[in-house]
Amino acid sequence: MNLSPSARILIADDEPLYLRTTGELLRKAGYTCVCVSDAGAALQALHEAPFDLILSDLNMPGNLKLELLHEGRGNWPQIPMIVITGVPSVPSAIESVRLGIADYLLKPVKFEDLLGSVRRALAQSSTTSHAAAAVPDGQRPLSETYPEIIGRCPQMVELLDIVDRVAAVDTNILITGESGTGKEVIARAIHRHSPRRENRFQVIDCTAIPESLFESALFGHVKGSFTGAVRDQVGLLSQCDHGTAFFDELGELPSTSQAKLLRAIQEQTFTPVGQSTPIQVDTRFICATNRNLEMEVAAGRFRRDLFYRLGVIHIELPPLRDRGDDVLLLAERFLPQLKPANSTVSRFSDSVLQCFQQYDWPGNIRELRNAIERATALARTDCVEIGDLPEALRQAASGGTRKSADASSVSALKNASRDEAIDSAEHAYLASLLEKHVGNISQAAQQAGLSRQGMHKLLKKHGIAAADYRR
Ligand SMILES: Nc1ncnc2c1ncn2[C@@H]1O[C@H](COP(=O)(O)OP(=O)(O)OP(=O)(O)O)[C@@H](O)[C@H]1O
Repeated sequence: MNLSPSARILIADDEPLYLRTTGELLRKAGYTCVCVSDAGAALQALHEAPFDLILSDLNMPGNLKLELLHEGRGNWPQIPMIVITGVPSVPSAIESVRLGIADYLLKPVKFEDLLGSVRRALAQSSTTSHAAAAVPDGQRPLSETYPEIIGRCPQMVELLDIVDRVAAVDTNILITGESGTGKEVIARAIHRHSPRRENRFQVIDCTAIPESLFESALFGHVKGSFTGAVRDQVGLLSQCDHGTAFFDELGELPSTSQAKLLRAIQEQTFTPVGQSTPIQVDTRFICATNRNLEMEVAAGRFRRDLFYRLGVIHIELPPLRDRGDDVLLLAERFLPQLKPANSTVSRFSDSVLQCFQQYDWPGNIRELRNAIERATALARTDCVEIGDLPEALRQAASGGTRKSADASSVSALKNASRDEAIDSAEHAYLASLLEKHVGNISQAAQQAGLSRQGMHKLLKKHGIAAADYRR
């Protein structure tokens, strides 16, 4: 199913005015529409070209026995169908439901309701024409092989194909993308489908290891080799021998540590601190960063040789705002997973879905998860409403930009809770610090009286990418 706004919709209805206006409005909403006025023409169109959704009237020529409903569901079960009728009848409603339609609407339909129904049907559909096209006959679709990676937009379908191909090949991989786009999810998926899956997947957060301890943390040390080395310690690389080492936030690694890492990758050999005999390991390296490493190399902040050594395969994750209707698909999947155990909440209002599509999601999928977790905890009915969303999304829904929320003016915050006001002020503070220090995390951390790690954690929480502030 094509979930991007350019999804192809077939509209079958014999009322010319309704047919024309619905087609025009859906086209304005970004969909590609083919309009026909009877069931025969609709079936012919289905034979001739692929569609992602069918909107079908019931009382129209050639549809006396609900032919479009029966043949459409029978021959193209992967295409969801919404029935829209001006003459509802219990038998037709029962038959429609029996045949698994996505929705049953009564005319006159408000356009927002129709649009909401269209979006839901496209988001909920579990198959994708893109994914299906990428699947050789007789094999499972990749979306089933990698159920933890949710995404149907063309970029994600292509990305899954790459993940599937590289998983089995033992090359090093570089994964880039904004914070919260799923770099770790992809790295874990590659490990889980590689011949190394029985061994360890070791996450090494480059921002969490102080520069002075990098060597001992990675390679291990022997007791007494430096002050504080009170016992022998096995290094992180030895712990994932025959497994995968995932270096997160690689772009933050200081240059001395970059040199040590390069040697370990090249030689698959290292010497623990205070020991003379080197240790040989067999480890696959997957590294991730939200920085543009090519730019970091050009600016002299990242070693060119390490970049080339790691980037044999480079996977670039698109930001959530560029993944079309994937945001709706992710939201629908997260809702049952993240709602509180005793909650009856089961859906999002149409305005919430619209807000999800319009918002720019600087914190990407992590921010979406947080927003849904919070909203489902606050929802008063079975439906998540705009008022249940965090301040930044509500601002976006009411036409304000994220920047106006950052400004944290008193008027912008007048409807916010205390926690939200503090959160908003902290966001604005971090943004202004990075602005002042041109994205330099160390300097921003120093001014704020935080460690680099502390600053990284805060930026991650707020979905702020320091790279956006570098000029
Ligand atoms: N395609 C996806 N499908 C489902 N969940 C996803 C997807 N991508 C990311 N997530 C979820 O979003 C959250 C953030 O993902 P992850 O930690 O992998 O992002 P990241 O890019 O590594 O972030 P950072 O750069 O901040 O470390 C996690 O809860 C993860 O499970």
